[in-house]
Amino acid sequence: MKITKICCIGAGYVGGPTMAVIAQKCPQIQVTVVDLNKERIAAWNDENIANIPIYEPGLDKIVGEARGRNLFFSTDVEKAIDEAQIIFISVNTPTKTYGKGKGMAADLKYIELCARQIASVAKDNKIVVEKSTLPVRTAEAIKSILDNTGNGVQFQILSNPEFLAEGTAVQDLLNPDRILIGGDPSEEGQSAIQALVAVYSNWVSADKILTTNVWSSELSKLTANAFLAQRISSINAMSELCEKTGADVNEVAKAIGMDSRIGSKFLKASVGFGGSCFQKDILNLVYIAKSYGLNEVADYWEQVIIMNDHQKRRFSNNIVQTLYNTVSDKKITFLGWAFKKDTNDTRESAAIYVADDLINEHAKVAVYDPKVSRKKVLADLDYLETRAASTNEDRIMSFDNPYEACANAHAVAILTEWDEFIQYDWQKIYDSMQKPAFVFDGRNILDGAALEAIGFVYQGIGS
Ligand SMILES: NC(=O)C1=CN([C@@H]2O[C@H](COP(=O)(O)OP(=O)(O)OC[C@H]3O[C@@H](n4cnc5c(N)ncnc54)[C@H](O)[C@@H]3O)[C@@H](O)[C@H]2O)C=CC1
Ligand SMILES: O=C(O)[C@H]1O[C@H](OP(=O)(O)OP(=O)(O)OC[C@H]2O[C@@H](n3ccc(=O)[nH]c3=O)[C@H](O)[C@@H]2O)[C@H](O)[C@@H](O)[C@@H]1O
Repeated sequence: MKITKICCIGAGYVGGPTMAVIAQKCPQIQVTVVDLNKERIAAWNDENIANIPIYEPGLDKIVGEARGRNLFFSTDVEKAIDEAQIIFISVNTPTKTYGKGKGMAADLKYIELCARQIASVAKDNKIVVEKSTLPVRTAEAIKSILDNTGNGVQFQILSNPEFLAEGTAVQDLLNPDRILIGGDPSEEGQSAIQALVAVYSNWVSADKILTTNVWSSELSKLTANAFLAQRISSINAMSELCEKTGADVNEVAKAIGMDSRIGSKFLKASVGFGGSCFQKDILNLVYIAKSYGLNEVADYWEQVIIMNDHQKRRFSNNIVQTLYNTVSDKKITFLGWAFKKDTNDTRESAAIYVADDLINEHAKVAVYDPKVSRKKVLADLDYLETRAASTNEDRIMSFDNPYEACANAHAVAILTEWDEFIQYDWQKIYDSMQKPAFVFDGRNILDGAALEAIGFVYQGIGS
């Protein structure tokens, strides 16, 4: 099958960048990204490319090149579905907040809505691609909805999970470690796989395109995220032991990372991992394991989340304890709110939970993040429903200038590893702060010895 038109439902952190790269690399294919969210689509279409809704290094250039040529953003979901031969589903799959599986299982209502919409619109055969991260065997449910339309249209369901990380999305998409495509073993299934392989082959070499059965593909995505998050919880667990024993977690990470079987990546101790996916996907995995009665498997993976929650709480407790057991009405400055550098995404950011704890202790939290607005910070805190929105409004101070954010603070806490924090004039910051001036480096990015020489009391993670 020659592919000339692709549609993607969901213009978010995955749908937007992924389709932009497909459009850039496949000028012969028309790519339309649709979303119900009118504001988001309007932002993708904004004449000023700086206003596209997702900040990712290099993304503006790619969107600028392809948009209007063979990349389109639209709210006309039906038209795009009707015209496309391949339909990617890239909608959100958050943790359920109600009913059975509340707080654990993935909420698949948006996925089901997409399937029903495709079923009602499609007049010819389609390849439907699961791009969202889904519980293993979701393809079965999608297929059942699609096959019960009774209008004779044939659907092939493929699983093609996305492995990009935010902040490096463009690089990850241009040079992926692998592309994973799961499909049905039947002849039709295999030919659908080959149609999608042909799309990626425009820029990804054949040895990096892996094809499997659908269930392996679905489960590989959850497994990859669980393994990645597990490494962070493992090193964070060691960071606490380092603090008690005089070992230094950076040295330990380097020493173990030189073992080629362990590898050096993803071993940075931190205030805890955030982001929209690690926690959600592990909870989902735990739920699936429990639903098969595999309680030991479930408990094993749940520990990754328990450790991460502990690490965030440990960080806020340590601030309170170090500041003479009270932060009441003290200004504590957060440098960074995003869940990692080079993104404006704050979902599940450790900063939210640390701020929540400190506000419980009546601290005044001053926030500076180069890409996150006050509105977002307040929305993140309000979402926790710990207290009235007006109290959050009262307790959070926001700044556009880091030096103003730090002035008169009792402590500065690094919550995100933005490069610019390293370059600041720390002497100037020290001079403007209350004394003793504390720095709690939740990302181990600053030069502790240099800060101590200035006069700061410096505490990193795991040393
Ligand atoms: N954010 C990330 O870095 C990664 C996310 N994923 C997975 O990709 C999926 C999407 O994640 P994000 O892009 O971060 O989510 P997102 O929340 O940024 O975007 C999802 C979009 O889908 C739209 N949508 C929902 N239902 C719709 C419908 N019926 N019709 C049209 N539009 C609809 C929403 O309005 C939203 O704009 C999730 O399953 C996630 O686990 C996978 C890899 C990386
Ligand atoms: O499914 C997803 O959503 C994606 O989840 C992660 O990507 P992402 O969450 O965007 O970013 P990461 O670089 O993995 O960082 C996640 C969190 O872990 C933290 N982290 C990361 C690495 C490390 O060594 N230490 C550490 O604390 C980061 O600061 C961040 O808060 C995975 O890396 C992607 O492969 C996956 O596609």
